[in-house]
Amino acid sequence: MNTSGLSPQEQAKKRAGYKAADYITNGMTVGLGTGSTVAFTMARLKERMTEEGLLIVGIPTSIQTTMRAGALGIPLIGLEQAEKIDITVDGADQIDPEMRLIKGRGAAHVRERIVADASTRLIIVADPSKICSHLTGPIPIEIIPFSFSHVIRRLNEMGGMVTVREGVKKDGPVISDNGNIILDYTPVSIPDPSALETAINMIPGVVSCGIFAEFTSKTTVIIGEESGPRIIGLP
Ligand SMILES: O=C(CO)[C@H](O)[C@H](O)COP(=O)(O)O
Repeated sequence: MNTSGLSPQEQAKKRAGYKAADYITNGMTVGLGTGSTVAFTMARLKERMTEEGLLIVGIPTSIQTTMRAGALGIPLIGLEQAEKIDITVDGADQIDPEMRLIKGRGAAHVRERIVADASTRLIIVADPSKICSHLTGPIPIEIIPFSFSHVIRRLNEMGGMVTVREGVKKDGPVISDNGNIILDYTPVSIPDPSALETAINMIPGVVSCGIFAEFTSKTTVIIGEESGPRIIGLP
């Protein structure tokens, strides 16, 4: 891939994204996350398919990733066709020292959580700006449209600030790949990410929030440091 013209942050994403492709071996079923960092992993997988004859199938987590894989010629299968998913590679918006995550800037976290849950291993790729001492939010929350006033009321009762995500190139709310609305919720603080994840996901109408605290035991985080990719968690 041509690196000329990449900003320092894009170069960091590329270092992380490319390194993740080293973990993929012949015959694997690979969960393909969403976003600009995993796009570099997909580009590297395409290079390896061409150079080494690497044979893989991907399971996409969004329409964006489906289209990107199609353009690259990475073969895809549906989740229902996969006996297992060996590794999922995905991005994140915040990563705390225990590898708990906030995801969903791209509104893809519902499918990302399903695919991550179905995977034997999860590799998170990110530039150094995503590392934080503790999760702060905003936490993306996908909700069923019918429920929006109720969920907003419940979140307001929990404290903090909640907004309905609006489209940049579209009037009105962002509609997810699943036909739902996205809220962005910034709590006063997040002392216990697992407890908050459960509390938000329990509100009727919530499909899923963007806190991912349950995958740490199968997670590797790759940070694209300037000195080279830094590996945290599972080797
Ligand atoms: O959760 C996500 C999409 O819903 C992305 O993985 C996350 O926002 C990171 O994206 P990027 O790699 O572009 O920074």
